[in-house]
Amino acid sequence: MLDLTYETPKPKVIAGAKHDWELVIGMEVHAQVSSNAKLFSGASTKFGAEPNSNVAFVDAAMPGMLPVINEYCVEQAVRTGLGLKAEIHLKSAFDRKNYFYPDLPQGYQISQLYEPIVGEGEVIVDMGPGVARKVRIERIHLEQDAGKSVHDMDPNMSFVDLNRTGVALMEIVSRPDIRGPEEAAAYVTKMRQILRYLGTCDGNMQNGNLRADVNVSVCRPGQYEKYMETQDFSHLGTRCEIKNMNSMRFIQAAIEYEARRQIAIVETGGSVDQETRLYDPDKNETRSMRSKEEAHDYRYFPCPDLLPLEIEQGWVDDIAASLPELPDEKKARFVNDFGLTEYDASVLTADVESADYFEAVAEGRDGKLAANWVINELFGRLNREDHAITDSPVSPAQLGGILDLIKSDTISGKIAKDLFEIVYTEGGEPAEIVEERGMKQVTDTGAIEAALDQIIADNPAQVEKAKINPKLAGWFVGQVMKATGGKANPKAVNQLVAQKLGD
Ligand SMILES: Nc1ncnc2c1ncn2[C@@H]1O[C@H](COP(=O)(O)OP(=O)(O)OP(=O)(O)O)[C@@H](O)[C@H]1O
Ligand SMILES: [Mg+2]
Ligand SMILES: [Mg+2]
Repeated sequence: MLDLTYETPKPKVIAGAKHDWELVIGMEVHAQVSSNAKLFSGASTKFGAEPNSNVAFVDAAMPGMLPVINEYCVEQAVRTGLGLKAEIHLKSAFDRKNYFYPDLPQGYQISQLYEPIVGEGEVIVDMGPGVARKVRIERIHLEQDAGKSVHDMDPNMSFVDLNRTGVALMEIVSRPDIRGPEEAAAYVTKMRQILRYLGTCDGNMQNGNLRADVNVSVCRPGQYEKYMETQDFSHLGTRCEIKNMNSMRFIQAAIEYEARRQIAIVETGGSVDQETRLYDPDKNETRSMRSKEEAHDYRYFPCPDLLPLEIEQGWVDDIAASLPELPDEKKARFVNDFGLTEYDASVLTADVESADYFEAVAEGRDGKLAANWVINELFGRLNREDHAITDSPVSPAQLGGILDLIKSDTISGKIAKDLFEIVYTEGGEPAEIVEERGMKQVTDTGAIEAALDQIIADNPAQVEKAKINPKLAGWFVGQVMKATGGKANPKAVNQLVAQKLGD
């Protein structure tokens, strides 16, 4: 496999009133595990069900109910760890994180603070062709999701929906290696892409299946390098955590706002309080959610209801052997095997479905031509109607058929676009359509010559100009194409024009 080499992007610098400042960002991504049942019960995880219909006794914290670990959720966490090139811990353990909230019937969340199932890994965050940053992953732990409070049904009442209570989440914690708002969004994009390739989280941000807590601090240039050398956090500024972000656009806006807020505080002699904040998209600002005084004391302790989780290396190896090809590898292979630019390869590997479609078209054909058609013609056309690649009315075989007709010089590039539109809207076999509707390219030089002679005869002034300035030959080529309804073979036309004007 070809490893793509890349340059590290520059950190975002914000000019304050007094100094320049750099941003330092660490993310906690909460990814809902794709599984049919919850982490510790057999209740369904299906989204959009009747409120409180997917609730087992243990989810509702009925007395005497005991949690039973869902092996598939563990497998999904291991798969995710392997996909992030992380260390898998054969022994991990569950802890209770205690807090009081109406949507948390147990009064605690079962999580993994001290011994998470997955340790250190990494993610390559792409910032454009040839530019990427390696972001270190600190850990992934498994935990339960909480329920949902519903406040907007009645002005005088609050309701609780426990359907989400106990659904498995993976909390994926990064090191503070992200250096700007765009990088933060690119990090979430890449994480989402990897999870979707792995099939461990559907990445649906609208439904809240993927959300991020964004930790932001600011420091003077040079400080981050000192932190990286020593891993000593005292070189960095104090972080604030912006909770529950589920939009790429808002993540960027919130970081931007938060960094400027912190800079204003430190430049006027104040100090940043480490606190949890919420972003308000209507006002584009972050506001304190919990101050230090109300800081949570979660009173973590090992969950007495669950034995430590022990898994076997052989099982981990089996999961590793079944991992799909991941985005970085696929992209490198597309560049390598099909001769694509890194940009085109990135576009085509954004999701597995697009990559599979492209491969089916490109197999045994000109890869660059296939990429060009899939990206510009097909994606362009699908986007216009907001269709997904999986709903494409043109199958890979049909698009491949069009490309074969171009390659064999049966049709011109211009006619190929008309043909594509016909296949897209009416369906059908490309070669048959070309035959039936007389779309074949005119390669008969006699016919082309006749058309060209006529044009030359009609435009003597233009001929004189073209003899002095050979660039004007293109005008004649265009006229011949027009006269032949776009069906003349451009190669033949170019040759004839050059010949005649050279005379
Ligand atoms: N100075 C800093 N600037 C920016 N990010 C930081 C800084 N220090 C730590 N972080 C990031 O903050 C995050 C801390 O997450 P972690 O889950 O370890 O703890 P937490 O936020 O205190 O706990 P909780 O899970 O209860 O929210 C990590 O992503 C880490 O990289
Ligand atoms: Mg955390
Ligand atoms: Mg946190």
